[in-house]
Amino acid sequence: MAFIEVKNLYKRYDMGETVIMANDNLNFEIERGEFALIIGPSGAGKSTFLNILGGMDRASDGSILIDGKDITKLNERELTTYRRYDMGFVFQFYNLMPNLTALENVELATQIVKDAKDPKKVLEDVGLKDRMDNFPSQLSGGEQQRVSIARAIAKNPKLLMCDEPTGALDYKTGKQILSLLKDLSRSTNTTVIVITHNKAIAPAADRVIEIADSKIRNVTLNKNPESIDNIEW
Ligand SMILES: Nc1ncnc2c1ncn2[C@@H]1O[C@H](COP(=O)(O)OP(=O)(O)OP(=O)(O)O)[C@@H](O)[C@H]1O
Repeated sequence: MAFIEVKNLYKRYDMGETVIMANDNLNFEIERGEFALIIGPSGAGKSTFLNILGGMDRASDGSILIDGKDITKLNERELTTYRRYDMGFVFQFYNLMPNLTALENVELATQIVKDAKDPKKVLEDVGLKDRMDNFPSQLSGGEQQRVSIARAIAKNPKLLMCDEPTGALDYKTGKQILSLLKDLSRSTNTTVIVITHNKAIAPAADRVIEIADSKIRNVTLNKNPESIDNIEW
């Protein structure tokens, strides 16, 4: 059994007269520790899927097994626990607390879980050893994204979900952040899922899931993924 199994997953938005089918019978798997991409154009249904996988929204039909547990069957309380302990989130716009330092932002996240990692060690791991006491406004975009990755990873999540994590960053910084995410998946065996428009990154991933018009168009496995450093776009 794969670590993540998406089976016959549907999400419909009932808009009165019309129904919008945002996820239309998705079926795919992701193995533990993979660096996986979900790629597709705007409106394809990527965020809809991520919201369901992340426990922020509910499927209309179908199931998502994570480590054998069907998260579509969880009640509200169980979903809160799932979001808190099992999930790490990284978004395009970092969402850091502006009045807390980098270290305090990470510490805050670790306070709500049981088996958290040492916030200082995690900040060191993402290359911010010397910036822990800075506030977000004193950090570059790339550094702020590193803090948000540290904050997500410090919770020791089963799964790290990243929605357009390089969307607000320049080319070089975006590459560094993607390399960091891929390295983390390797060094911690955390499953990392990145949602992106950027098809050029595909050769660097272990698995590429292409979505278009609410459906899965293609799933590709790369046995020997490229280093992100070797990819140009
Ligand atoms: N809460 C909602 N109510 C109604 N329709 C929605 C809702 N959320 C998303 N949709 C619709 O579902 C479809 C898929 O949207 P979604 O945001 O998942 O796409 P996406 O691939 O993430 O796009 P983008 O890359 O632009 O974020 C779109 O047609 C969108 O308008």
